[in-house]
Amino acid sequence: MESTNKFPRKFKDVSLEELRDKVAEFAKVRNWDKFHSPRNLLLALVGEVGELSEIFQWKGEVERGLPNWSSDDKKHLEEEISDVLLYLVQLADVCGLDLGQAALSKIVKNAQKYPLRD
Ligand SMILES: Nc1ccn([C@H]2C[C@H](O)[C@@H](COP(=O)(O)OP(=O)(O)OP(=O)(O)O)O2)c(=O)n1
Repeated sequence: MESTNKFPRKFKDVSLEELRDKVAEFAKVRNWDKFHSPRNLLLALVGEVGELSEIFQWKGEVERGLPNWSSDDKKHLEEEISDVLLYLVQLADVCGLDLGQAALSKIVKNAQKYPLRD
């Protein structure tokens, strides 16, 4: 599907399933499953959202596409936003949810709640 973002889509698709399987393997081989309860993953997720927020803190409004950001700042943003995604994917997994389908269903529900007006 075409992105509605004005920035050209140049990224390779990565499925939520692939991310889920990779992070599950990452935790399993380290014997970290015992730490990855829903509550712990939620707290880790919130912590990473805080780290993500820190990147924007005190910067004022930021232009879409981040044209004035250094490559180091963009790299940092990529890392923190990925941490958020990876904990979210793990949280959905240990809760037994199908995150992709749930998100698609929620988009449909959102569209019904907020119909287009002319
Ligand atoms: N018990 C853990 C610990 C880490 N990770 C993974 C998920 C995140 O992608 C990343 C988080 O690692 P850190 O806790 O080291 O956090 P940062 O990478 O943000 O490091 P720092 O807080 O030093 O910036 O590692 C995980 O799945 N389970």
